[in-house]
Amino acid sequence: MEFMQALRLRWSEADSLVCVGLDPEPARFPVALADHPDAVFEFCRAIIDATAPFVCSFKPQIAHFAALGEEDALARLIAHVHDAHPGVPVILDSKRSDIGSTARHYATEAFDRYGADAVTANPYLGRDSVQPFLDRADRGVVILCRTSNPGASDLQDLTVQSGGGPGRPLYQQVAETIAQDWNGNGNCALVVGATWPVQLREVRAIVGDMPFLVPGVGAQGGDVEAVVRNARTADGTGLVVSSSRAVLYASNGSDFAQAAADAARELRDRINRFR
Ligand SMILES: O=c1ccn([C@@H]2O[C@H](COP(=O)(O)O)[C@@H](O)[C@H]2O)c(=O)[nH]1
Repeated sequence: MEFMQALRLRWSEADSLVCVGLDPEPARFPVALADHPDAVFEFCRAIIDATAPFVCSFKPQIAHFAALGEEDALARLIAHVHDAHPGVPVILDSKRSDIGSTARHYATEAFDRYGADAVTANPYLGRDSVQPFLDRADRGVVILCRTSNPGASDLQDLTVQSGGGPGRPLYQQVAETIAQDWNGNGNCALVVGATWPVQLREVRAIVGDMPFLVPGVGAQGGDVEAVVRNARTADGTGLVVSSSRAVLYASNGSDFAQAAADAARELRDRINRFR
């Protein structure tokens, strides 16, 4: 099933806008996994199985695996989601893009090597740098618009002018360009951080019902109520609200998977109160 269709189905069937981020940090694993030869896989698999009933998607962050030399675990985990939790899409957070000939390999990496249903991408090299992702109409392309980090304003807020119109912040231009020009296959979504509620509302007004991946609740302190009120679509969906550390490391004891499930369920319920 194509990504956008799977996401919409999952929003409704699981009644959840929650995405659990998979950011393994072995130093924070429970003691019981300390000497396990496949600890990254086992930790993440336990989290996936415990939280799956409460999520609309999973989001592994590639650097957390690559830095540990755990790319094989990443591939096995994505296959595990597809096998054990069919219908739950996986968004590979790798923020790729490059000149077209190289970007083709990044698309192959995300969609064919890892089997991800969607990938995050960086728009700043221009359309050709993400075209190989856009061309995969059955997969999602989740493009950085207004990121959650404190330095997001350094460049993303710079005023730009296009077509002789009045100036506006770059992130708004990015949103409009993607909605109007890059989304011919209907497979684009945007990253807009939970830490920026005003910008969430502004971007929603520009792009209509395009889905947003919203990192920044939990460990980064984003306000769930403000996110949902400012950025949901008219039907109360449109959001993939991602939380990693607050779910993964809710407990470092032997109850870590149950604690993660509780955290994911609580986040789902809190979001649903404001939809
Ligand atoms: O703007 C962005 C884009 C991506 N991220 C990623 O999301 C998670 C957030 O982790 P938390 O533990 O929930 O804070 C992480 O993988 C980031 O690389 C983001 O935070 N902001």
